[in-house]
Amino acid sequence: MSTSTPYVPRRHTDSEADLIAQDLAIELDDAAGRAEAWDEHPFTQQTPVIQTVDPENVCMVVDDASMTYRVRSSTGNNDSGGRISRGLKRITGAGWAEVHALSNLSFIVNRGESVGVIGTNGSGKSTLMKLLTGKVRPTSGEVYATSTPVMLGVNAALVKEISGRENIRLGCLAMGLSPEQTAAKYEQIVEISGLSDALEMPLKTYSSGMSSRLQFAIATSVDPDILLIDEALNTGDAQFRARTKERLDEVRANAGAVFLVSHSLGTIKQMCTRVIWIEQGEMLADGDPQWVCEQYEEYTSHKSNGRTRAAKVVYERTRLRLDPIKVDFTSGSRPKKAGSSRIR
Ligand SMILES: Nc1ncnc2c1ncn2[C@@H]1O[C@H](COP(=O)(O)OP(=O)(O)OP(=O)(O)O)[C@@H](O)[C@H]1O
Repeated sequence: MSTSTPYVPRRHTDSEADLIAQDLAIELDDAAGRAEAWDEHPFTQQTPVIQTVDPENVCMVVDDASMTYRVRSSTGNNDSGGRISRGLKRITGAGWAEVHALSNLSFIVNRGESVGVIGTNGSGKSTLMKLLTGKVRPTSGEVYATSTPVMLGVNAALVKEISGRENIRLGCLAMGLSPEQTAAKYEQIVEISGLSDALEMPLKTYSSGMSSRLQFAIATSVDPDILLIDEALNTGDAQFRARTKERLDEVRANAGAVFLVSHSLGTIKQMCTRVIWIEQGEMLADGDPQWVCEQYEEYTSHKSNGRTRAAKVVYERTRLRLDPIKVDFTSGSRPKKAGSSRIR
C-alpha cells in the first residue's frame, strides 16, 4: 500500500496575500474602468469623429501621419530596448529593422492655440516635431501648414567661437532677415535674452541656460506664425521663464500657434491651452492641460514605482476617453504640405 503524503494547501504569507489582493483590486478596477469608459464613449475606438478644417483659422493639420525609421541592426535581431523591445519592430532583411516611431496621428491646430506635447522617453515627441517642421516627411499620411514653422530646439545652431552679439546677427540672417531688419530687431533680442552683460563674450563661455535664452530670443525675433519649442525652456531661471511666457503670449496673440515639447509638466500647464500625450508612438490624449497632465503624472508615477498593471489601467482609461478624429478638408481648406517651398 502506498503511503502518499496528504495534500496540505500552502498558505500564502501575509505579504504574498497583500500582493494578490492588490492585483485583484487592480484587475477589478481595470474592468470597472473599461465598462464605465465604454458606457461614456461606446464608439470611442471604432468611429473617429470627423473634424472639418476651418480655412480661416487653421495653422497646422496632421492627417493620419505615421513615421517608420529603418535602422541597421548589428545583430540582425535587434533588441536594444525602447520601442524595439516593445515589439513594434519588424526585421525586414539582413540586418535591417523598422522602428515605428509614430502611428496614424491626426489632429488640427488653429490660430491662438498653444499645444503642449508630452510622453515618456522614446514615445515619439521629437519625431512629431520633425514632421511638423516639414524637414522630415511622414512615411504615410500628411502634415500641412499655413506657414513655415520655426523650430527652437536645444540643438539649434549657435556658433561657439563667436560672441553672443555676432550670434544674434548671424542667427537673424540665417532665418532670412535682411541686415536692416536684423539691426532693427537687435535691441528686442537683447532684452528678451536678458544677456546684455555677456553679449561681447564668446558663446563657449555661456552656461547651457544662457545659450538657451539666446536661442529663444533669436528664434522668436522673427514673429513666427508657428513656433515649435523642443525642451528649450527647461534650463531657464524663474525670471527668464516669466519673460519667455510673455513672449509666447505675444506670439499667440499675433495669431500664431505654439508647440511645446517638455518633460516639465509645470511649464506645460503654465504655457499651454491644450496638451497632446503621445505614448509608444500613438496619441493617448488630446485636451485640457490639467486633466491630461494629471493622467500622465499618475501613469509615470506607477511606472517608475514598478506598478505595471496600475500604469496599464491609467493608460487604458485615458485611451478610452480619447475621441480619435478623421480630418475632413472642405474644398479649398487644405493648406500646403509642411516643408513645401510654396509656403511662406
Ligand atoms: N533617426 C532615427 N533613426 C531610427 N530610430 C529613431 C530615430 N529617431 C528616433 N528614433 C526612434 O523613434 C522612437 C521615437 O523617438 P523620439 O526621439 O521621437 O522620442 P521622444 O519622445 O522625443 O524621446 P525623448 O523624450 O527621449 O527625447 C524611439 O524608439 C527612437 O529610438
